[in-house]
Amino acid sequence: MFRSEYADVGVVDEPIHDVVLGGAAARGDAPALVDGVAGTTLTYVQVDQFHRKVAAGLAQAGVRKGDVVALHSPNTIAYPVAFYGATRAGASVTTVHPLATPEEFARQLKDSAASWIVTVTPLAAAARRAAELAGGVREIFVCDPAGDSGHRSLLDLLGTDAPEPRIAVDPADDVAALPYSSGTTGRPKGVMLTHRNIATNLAQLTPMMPMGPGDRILAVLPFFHIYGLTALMNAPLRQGATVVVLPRFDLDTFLAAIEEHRINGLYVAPPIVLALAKHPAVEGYDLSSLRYIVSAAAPLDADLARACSQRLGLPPVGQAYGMTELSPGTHVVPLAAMDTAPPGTVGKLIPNTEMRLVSLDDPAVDVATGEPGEVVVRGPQVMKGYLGRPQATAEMIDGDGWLHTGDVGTVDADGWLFVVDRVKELIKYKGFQVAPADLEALLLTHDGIADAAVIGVTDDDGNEIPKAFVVRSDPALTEDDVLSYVAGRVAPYKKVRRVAFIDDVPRAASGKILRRQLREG
Ligand SMILES: CC(C)(COP(=O)(O)OP(=O)(O)OC[C@H]1O[C@@H](n2cnc3c(N)ncnc32)[C@H](O)[C@@H]1OP(=O)(O)O)[C@@H](O)C(=O)NCCC(=O)NCCSC(=O)/C=C/c1ccc(O)cc1
Repeated sequence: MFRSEYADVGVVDEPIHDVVLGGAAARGDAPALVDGVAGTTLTYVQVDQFHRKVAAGLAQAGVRKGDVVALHSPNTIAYPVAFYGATRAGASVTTVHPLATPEEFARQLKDSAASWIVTVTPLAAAARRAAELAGGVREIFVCDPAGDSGHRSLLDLLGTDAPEPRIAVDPADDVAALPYSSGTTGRPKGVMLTHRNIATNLAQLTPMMPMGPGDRILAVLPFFHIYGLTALMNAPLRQGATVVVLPRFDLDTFLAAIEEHRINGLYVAPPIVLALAKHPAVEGYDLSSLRYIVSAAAPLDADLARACSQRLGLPPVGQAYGMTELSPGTHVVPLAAMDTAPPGTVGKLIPNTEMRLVSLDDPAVDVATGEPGEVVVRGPQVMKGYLGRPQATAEMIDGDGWLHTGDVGTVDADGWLFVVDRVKELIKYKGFQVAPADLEALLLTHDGIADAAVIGVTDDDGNEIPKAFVVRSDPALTEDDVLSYVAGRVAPYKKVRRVAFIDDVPRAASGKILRRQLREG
């Protein structure tokens, strides 16, 4: 068993809005959030006041403790105001991909029993359609100016004279965030992250990756995933840094924002490291403000990481490891050790965290030193469970509280973890989860498809992409037919990008798809 070598930090039993914004009023006019394109700024005192008004307005609208608010928006400077306003009103926030189709969104609304939606006007029609399909949504708000959308804006709530709600939060039990993840197997499930889970993980990560007033962080990864929510929203706002917000990744806009806003810390996923390492556009910008780059969400090739840091004259790109179910972090390369950490490592165990590497054949048996084993972890950041799915929860978190990650790792003599393989079926497209079970279910709705299986394969850029193995019932079915059928029905990151036609999907007697056979093909 491995234990963190760092001193324990206490378990944080406070609501997330107090943990992050408790010091905000005292930071006064210091910039908290800056729109990276328009330049609009929210100061710390504004974020403090605005989220309290939003909480009051939501409470007046009828939001009660335990309600679920679906937050459906790209990154904007209003996103944190909506998030903390909702949690202060006692709600749990389920974060939704802004490009989810109405059907995907409706599934999440229904599963999470969400009764409120906060969206943006360009996405309001999709939100309305999702609400119609799901039922049970009491009101849709937008967080930009309402225009003629027909919805109330959170901006309207800023004028409320309703009292700020005083909700008794039980941080150990009450769910603050409910992001969706497929975990190691099956379709997306609601991950119940309590106030304690998220707040304690922040406290665990802070000593390893300190930031503070004067630091300028670029939020290009989405706030709707736990990586962005923690690294780009909660952590910097809690420590008084400035978050420069971009709604999506466009290389030139991203590079221009680094130059213009003198960004010093970047938290990215591997496709952005690739662009920084290889794209000619990088030469056109002054990136000299950058001090460090952290990458997480998907495996980062060690050579690519080196090419990126050498080109920019920075310390090696430091990786972090975790998953939605872990609030999200268990391992990071500490900022102070970026120069000395071995290439390819995802980091060391953060405080209060334990790990075992167990045999793939028998999870009760720990592997020998230096041998690869499934990474299992235990700590205060382990989720409360999957919403409404005790069995899926029990399959992932055993009776002793160990969470089985589905990743395979090795540890070197100094305690650095290397992730070397994956036993879970999950596909990661650019750091976004694609659940094979989701795509298989969709493919089977096509009249010309008798059976299907989906696995991840690697493209020329090193990205993992979904490939479908399809058994045709209609011999005229083409690859393009399959690609466009799926593309028309899923969010863009979930598209099937390759197709092979086969005679039979290999299955075990239990009916389980033998994915390894397809991979070894
Ligand atoms: C910025 C990325 C890296 C690249 O962006 P992109 O190249 O524009 O592609 P997208 O992935 O956004 O979009 C997919 C497709 O949708 C398209 N798209 C895009 N926006 C549009 C549009 N508005 N209209 C229409 N089409 C569009 C886009 O063009 C693209 O099409 P294609 O060219 O076919 O791939 C993006 O993929 C991204 O944000 N990835 C990261 C996802 C992420 O945050 N994952 C975290 C999961 S949680 C986790 O792992 C935690 C780890 C962790 C561990 C420990 C810690 O301490 C901290 C963290």
